[in-house]
Amino acid sequence: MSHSQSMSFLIPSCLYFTVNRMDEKVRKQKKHQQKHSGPKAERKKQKKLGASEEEDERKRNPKAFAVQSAVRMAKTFHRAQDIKTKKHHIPVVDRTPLEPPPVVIVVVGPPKVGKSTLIRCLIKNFTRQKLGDICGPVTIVSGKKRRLTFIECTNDINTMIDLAKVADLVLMLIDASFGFEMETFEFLNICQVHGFPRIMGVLTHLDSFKNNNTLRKTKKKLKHRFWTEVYQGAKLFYLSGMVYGEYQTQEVKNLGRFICVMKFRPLVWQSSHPYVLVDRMEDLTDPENIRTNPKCDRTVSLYGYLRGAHLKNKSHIHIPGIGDFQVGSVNFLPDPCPLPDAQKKRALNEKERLLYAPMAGVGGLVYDKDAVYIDFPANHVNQHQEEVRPTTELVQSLIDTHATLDAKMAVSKVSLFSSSAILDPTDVNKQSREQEGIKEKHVWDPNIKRERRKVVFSKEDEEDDFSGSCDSEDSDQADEEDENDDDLGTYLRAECKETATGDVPPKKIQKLEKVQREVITEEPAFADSEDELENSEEDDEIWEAGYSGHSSEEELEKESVGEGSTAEKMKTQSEKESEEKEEHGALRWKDGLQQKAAEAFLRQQETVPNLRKLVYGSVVEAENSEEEEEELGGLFKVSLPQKSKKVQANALDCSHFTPDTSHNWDLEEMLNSIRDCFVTGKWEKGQDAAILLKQDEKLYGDFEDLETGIVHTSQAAEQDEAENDEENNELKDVQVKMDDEEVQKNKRLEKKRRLKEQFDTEYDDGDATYFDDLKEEMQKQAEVDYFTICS
Ligand SMILES: Nc1nc2c(ncn2[C@@H]2O[C@H](COP(=O)(O)OP(=O)(O)OP(=O)(O)O)[C@@H](O)[C@H]2O)c(=O)[nH]1
Repeated sequence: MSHSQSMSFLIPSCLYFTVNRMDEKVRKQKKHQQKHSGPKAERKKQKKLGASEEEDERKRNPKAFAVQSAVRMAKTFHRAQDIKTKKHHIPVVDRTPLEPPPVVIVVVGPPKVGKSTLIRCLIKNFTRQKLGDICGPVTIVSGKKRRLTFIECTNDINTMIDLAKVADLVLMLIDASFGFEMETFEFLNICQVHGFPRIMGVLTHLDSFKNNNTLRKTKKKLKHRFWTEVYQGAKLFYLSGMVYGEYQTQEVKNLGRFICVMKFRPLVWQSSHPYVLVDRMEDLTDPENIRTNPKCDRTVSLYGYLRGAHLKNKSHIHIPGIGDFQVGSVNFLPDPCPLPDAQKKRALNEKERLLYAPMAGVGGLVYDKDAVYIDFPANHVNQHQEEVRPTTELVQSLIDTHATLDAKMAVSKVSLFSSSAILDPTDVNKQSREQEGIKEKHVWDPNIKRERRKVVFSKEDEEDDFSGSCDSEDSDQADEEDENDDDLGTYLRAECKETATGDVPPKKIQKLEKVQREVITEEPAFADSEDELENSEEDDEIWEAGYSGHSSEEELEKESVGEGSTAEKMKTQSEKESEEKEEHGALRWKDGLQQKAAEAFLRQQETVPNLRKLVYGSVVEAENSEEEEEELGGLFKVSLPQKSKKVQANALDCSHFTPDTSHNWDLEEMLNSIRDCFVTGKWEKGQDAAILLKQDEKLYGDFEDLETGIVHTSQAAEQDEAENDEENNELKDVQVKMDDEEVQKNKRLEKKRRLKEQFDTEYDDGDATYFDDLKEEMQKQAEVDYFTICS
């Protein structure tokens, strides 16, 4: 009481305020006089009556609301329809229980991109706890109704395949300083098999950009590429840098918030299969059995949340990487990471921010049905046991072998002929990817001492990107690096430099040799566009300058040869060239360049769609009876399709319609012949066209124009009528006709009205009828199901 009193003394202004308010209440201000006439009053009246303002404006100024441009109108309409239809989707039955299992978030990305760092930061953001090692799935409570399970996807194709099946959300990490790597695309391809989960891109290493302009451009470039690969408008997050080994708190918070409120669409594969993401595993086999027989059958208990459908007892399951097994028994366990009890508070309190990561050794104590496990950190146990190494050299070498035979086979390369290119297993994959417009480029990263598989997109994109990065005048070193990455020629040069300095590991030199060999053996295939051709020429020049030490004098010589027209000159020049080739063995690839180019062109002609065939309908192939078939060693036949098929180029162009000019349609003969086809002429016995036509007229000659209401009668009927009418009273007839017309008109109107009604019910109201019907049906089914389960 005393406290409140002192308050009133301390703040007299408050008292003043109350007094003023009192005054206001006493002296009521005079109101504005309301208008009862004039345009304003009328407008208000109309508003009260309910006439919409929009309609009114449309009436007042019809020109402003008229269609200005039909094209723009059509565009706007199409756009609106597109947006509308995009929202439509076939409703899927959501079978998630009332308390859903944690959302599986898979963090994917190439090595050292920051996957573990991101998971650690997100866990810290949600639970305020620090997790050292990210090992296995980590489950956390992120909100009142949502739990999240984070799992890191290692850079292994099997892990990617397994996780793509169970992922609800994929956080796709991309090293922005390097660009897209093959791992990202591999994962995206895998995802397509079982249905695309939600995918969110996260750009890391953005702090390595010194220039804001380059940063902005790179972000834009990566975003658009990401959109192309995933879908237009796919979410992309930017992690702009690190503070004390962690991403910036606000950015992580935003990302976490986004994950918390995200809606997931149930995938068909996931909702039709029961699956468990195992987060804990115990081997229950008797240790004695294992000691006596290390290969004995084991009893293992696996723990995890069941997702998808129901799992039956004794059902068969598949454990990825191990095989198919039968379940011994399935038990319900208390939730190790339960959702908080329903409370009115919005935020979670500290106790509710649970973290469950048994594989990462969180918690220390683990309670089981029949046991309690105490987790000791590794440094608690003194390992006195020293490794006893076998003394035999053979056994030691066997132990030291780290790579398996499969891995070694994968690295091995094969060359069929001495002069042919070396094949390695990745070539097959590469070819298929190259067809998709994605190429792989191995780049040695000296910072992390690792070879990275950079994705190089189709030429057009690259050129765009390249020109884009060139635009900035104030580009810094990072910018230059980017450009270098993009340009293959510069890349080769850069590699050359690196070899000179000897900064590259021996494997790199091998690769360089491979590139050289490829350049030597590769036939100069005709490029699709001129630009490509130019580029390949440029590359050749670069190659010449870089490797064979091709001087400018030689180039000059080449030019002079081009000018000289005599055959002798050519001959001597070719001799010279051959000498040079002997000197520089590497120049052998120039041998018969024109011939090779012609061959490559013909070869390519066969692969690309035959334009001639498209234009002329069919390609006439000259039969070459004297087909020469070269034989290699009496076993193989060299098939040279360009030799056997000679395409006749002077065929008739069927894409044009050439009117038949051989007939003169104005001649009476021609007209009669046409008439014979339809009106006159005797086609068959007893089928005179003229008689048939008359019969037709009698049968179908009468018709009624619904629009105008005029009844057309057949000529024959009309003639008959005319004969009869002459005898009858004309006036009477007219009267009857008028009455008839009236009746007909009414009938027509009624018919029209009914048709319009039918149309309206079908189209006007039924904007999303099918969609709504489906939804309604599913809702009903869900209710019925729920009722049956409850009862
Ligand atoms: N400068 C910078 N460094 C980063 C960024 N993100 C991650 N790093 C660093 O990159 C290194 C690798 O980070 P990790 O989180 O271990 O990467 P990872 O993808 O889990 O690596 P692996 O599990 O080995 O594949 C760490 O030293 C991080 O500090 C970033 O945005 N900027």
